[in-house]
Order: sequence, then structure tokens, then C-alpha cells
Amino acid sequence: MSKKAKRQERHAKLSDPTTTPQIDDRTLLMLTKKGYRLLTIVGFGSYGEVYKAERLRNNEICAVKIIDLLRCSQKYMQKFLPRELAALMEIRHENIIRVYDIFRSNKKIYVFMEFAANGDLAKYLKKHGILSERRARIWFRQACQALYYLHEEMWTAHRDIKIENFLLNDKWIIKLTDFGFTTDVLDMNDDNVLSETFCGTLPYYCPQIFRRQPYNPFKADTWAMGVLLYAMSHNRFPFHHRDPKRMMLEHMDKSYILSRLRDNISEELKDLILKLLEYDEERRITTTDILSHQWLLFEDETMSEFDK
Ligand SMILES: Nc1ncnc2c1ncn2[C@@H]1O[C@H](COP(=O)(O)OP(=O)(O)OP(=O)(O)O)[C@@H](O)[C@H]1O
Repeated sequence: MSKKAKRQERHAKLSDPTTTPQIDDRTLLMLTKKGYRLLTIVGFGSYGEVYKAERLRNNEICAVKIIDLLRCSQKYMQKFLPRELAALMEIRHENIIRVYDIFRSNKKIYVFMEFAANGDLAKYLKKHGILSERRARIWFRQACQALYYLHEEMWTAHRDIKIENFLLNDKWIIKLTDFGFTTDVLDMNDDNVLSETFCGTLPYYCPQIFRRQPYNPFKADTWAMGVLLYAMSHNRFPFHHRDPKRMMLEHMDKSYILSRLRDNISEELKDLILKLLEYDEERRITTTDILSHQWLLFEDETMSEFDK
């Protein structure tokens, strides 16, 4: 069966309301011993499934991602060394999915984390289409606060910023997740900043990653935030990523991105998108400057004013 067919089959299972956790008895027993009960499958990733679960001690709802190590490459498995896993639990921010506990057993990794009841931003966008500027601003500001914390306080780049990695909790607050590719920049290589590790997701690749040049991973995250903001306000990707030659030319041409902006968005929003999708990484806006950009300061909005 092809990869695509397998994915379709898994997704069909997911949309079936009668779906219950398809998991072996040994794993279920082990989860019970650890004090958790699986409830339903909430999604499928490349290396395993995510379940809604209940912590039996206090009936608290959480999510558990079960990563099948047999499906991971050797390189990806490096991420599951004790030091890497411990680092995940140190990350604490209102807009980042909190990781409560991680353990390894039977060639599987179990990551217990905060549950996001309203799914991911990609699904929201698919259902509701283009976000209003007001809604986009609230969520984009929260996303930037998460990134600011990672960049400026944890000195870490996320490296896989994409719309699917922003989840929404029961209060409709944005939560950044999936640190599968997160790398401690200081540990990376010679000059401590430039990276040669190629990771991320194609439509979000900055020009430097796309051209396989050394790049600044913080600025690569910033570019990806530009693609995210464009997607939130246009419900499509800014560049034609299925045609690499075309995408490369589009990256370099400022008039191209200008021509792809909707007429009826504010000048401030256009300006921020252009500053994020700046070809030259030296000139690309920093995480600190995004938060003080005119568009994000536009008005003081609170979640109580926000009509879901
Ligand atoms: N903490 C969570 N709460 C609720 N739903 C979650 C949570 N984490 C992930 N999900 C959902 O589970 C699904 C799979 O998540 P996962 O992170 O494994 O997928 P992915 O990002 O597509 O995987 P990968 O990047 O490994 O290919 C997604 O649809 C996501 O919305």
C-alpha cells in the first residue's frame, strides 16, 4: 500500500466516531500502571499517534503522543536521548504546549502533554477560511510570544514552524508544539549560529535553506512565521513550493510577493508580511521587533472580546 493510501486509511479511521485506541494490551497495561487511561485517538503523525488520555489520579485530561521508534530514522532517534527529552520538560510558556512527562518502553516513547481541545490552526483555517485581521492578530501575537520565549529566553530555534504546529486549547489560546526538530543553537556547530542542518517543511523553507546555504536558524523561524501569517490572512501559501525553480525566483523577487497580497488587508499587515518574508536574512525582522510592529500593537484586544 502506498504511503498516501496508508495516510488516507488512517484519516478515515480518525473521522469515524466509533474509533477507539488501536493499541496492544502490553502498552495499555503499561499505561495503566503509569496511571493513565487512553480515551480516543486525536491524530496521526509521521512517527506515531496522539491520543486524548486521562490521568487516573485526578481525572485530568491530557494528550499522549506515542512515538514508534521502529518508524524513526537513526538521526531522528538522537532527539530521544535523555538530555534532549529532559530539555522539553523545562520549556514553560503560556503559548507552548507543556510537556508533563516522558518515558520510554518497548521501543516506544510516550510524551504526556497538555491537551489542546480545539485541534490545530490548519484544521481551523480549512473549516473557516481566511481569518479576519483581528483574529489573525490575536493568534499571531500569541504565536510570536511563544517564539520570542524560545529565541530570547531559551536560546533555541524551533525549526519546524508551520500552521499544523499551532494548536488551540479549550479557551482558544494558541499553543506551539512539536519540538521534533528543535535544536539548541549553542550546541550546534563552529560559529554557534549558522546552521547546516536541513529540516523543516518545504513551503516554510527560507531561501537559504532552500538553496542549501548555511543559515541563521532564528531567522529561518522568522521567515516561516511570515509564511504562517500569509497563510492565516490568505488561506494559501505565498510561494509555489511544488515547482522548486519557480519558488527560488519568487523568493528573490519582492514585486512577486507584493502581487500576491490581497488588496483588502491593512497596510500594516502588508508591511509585516514583507518584513518577515525578506530574502536577506540580515535585514529580515527579528523576533523582538515583530512584537513591537505597528500591526501587532494596533489595538488592545482581549480574549473576552473575541467572538469564536
Ligand atoms: N497536545 C495535543 N492536543 C491535542 N491534539 C494534538 C496534540 N498534539 C498533537 N495533536 C494532534 O495530533 C495530530 C498528530 O500530531 P503530531 O504532532 O504527531 O503530527 P504531525 O505534526 O503531523 O507529525 P510530524 O510532524 O511528526 O509528521 C495532529 O493532528 C495534531 O493536531
